[in-house]
Amino acid sequence: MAPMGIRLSPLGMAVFCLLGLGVLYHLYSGFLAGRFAFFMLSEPAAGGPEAPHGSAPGGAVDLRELLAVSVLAAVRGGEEVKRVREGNVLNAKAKGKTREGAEEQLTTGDLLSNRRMFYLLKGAFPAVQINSEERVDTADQETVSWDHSIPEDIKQKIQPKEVPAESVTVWIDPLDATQEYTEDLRQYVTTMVCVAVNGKPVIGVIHKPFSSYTAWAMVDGGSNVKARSSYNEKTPRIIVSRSHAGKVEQVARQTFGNKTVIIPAGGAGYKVLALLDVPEKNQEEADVYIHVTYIKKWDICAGNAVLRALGGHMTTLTGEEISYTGSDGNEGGLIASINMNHKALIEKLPDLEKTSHK
Ligand SMILES: Nc1ncnc2c1ncn2[C@@H]1O[C@H](COP(=O)(O)O)[C@@H](OP(=O)(O)O)[C@H]1O
Ligand SMILES: [Mg+2]
Repeated sequence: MAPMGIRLSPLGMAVFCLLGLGVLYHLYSGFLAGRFAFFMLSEPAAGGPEAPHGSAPGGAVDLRELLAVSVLAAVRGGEEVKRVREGNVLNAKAKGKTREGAEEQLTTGDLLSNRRMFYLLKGAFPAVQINSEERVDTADQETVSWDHSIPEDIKQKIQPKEVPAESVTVWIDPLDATQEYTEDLRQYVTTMVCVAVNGKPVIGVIHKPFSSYTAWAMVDGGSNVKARSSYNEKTPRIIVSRSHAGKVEQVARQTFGNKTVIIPAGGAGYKVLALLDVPEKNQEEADVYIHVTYIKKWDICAGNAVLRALGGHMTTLTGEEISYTGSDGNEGGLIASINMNHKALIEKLPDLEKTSHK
């Protein structure tokens, strides 16, 4: 008998207790799961257990893991690019025109590489924003999983570093220099992945599928590529677009004189590699890269990150940093250099209103 004459039935007590436990479980399970996930994601790495891959929604991502997956994606996408070219099944068609009226080509190589790169990155980092040059057909998904391994050179050079998932934007170029790919100028072709954090390019991967060379770099982290030991600042060799040149030759000559050597080449990735110390026989060398027409962020983000990681610069022609969030276009042209006085280069450029794409 309970006090005050209230009789408690044992069955009622049991039901009441079970209900109470249910409410408590509901309240705490989400909270505990959240704490557990955060604890796992922020596990320190040096010497300790490896943090799990990927990201919890609104959680953290490890940039070292993102670098490892970016390298893998560029390589795996590159396999498709190479396979399609070697099988001669490009199926090239025009996907539109640039503002200047140049035809933009699309091939099976672009599409298959894009599918592979996108799903690999999306599978490993579902919470991260991924912007890719080609449209992803959701009816044609591919399951490409990451085995969680981090290559030895990345492990040795890069420390884990966590950032909030929502601060990250990944840019994929599944086939840079598509025009040259259709002309079978294989040396210009690259696949690229870039990771921007709060709009700043932080990780860059540029992969050459036909020679299996990969350059990667992380700002404030490390790289597997370096700058050359010297550059010609007085009469620099200028590397420019061969298929979207606009008035770039005029700009280069006006800036550096008529004797300046101008190297027309395909691919934004290739042109950034031309500024670096790259052990490739089919790679030309240049001192400055200039582009004056409109260009998309997936074309330039990886190169921008690599240059920034190595102490170089890629800016608009008026010297502004390019932000890799939001819209996918860059309006202000670009100038890229390393181990040079970048500001002095910009000051030398002629009035852009008269010579640029406008
Ligand atoms: N005016 C423009 N409009 C749109 N894309 C441009 C462009 N100029 C260059 N690009 C793109 O930038 C990349 C490098 O160009 P280029 O080889 O002329 O230097 C190419 O990317 P894709 O091959 O990935 O399409 C090219 O299509
Ligand atoms: Mg491109």
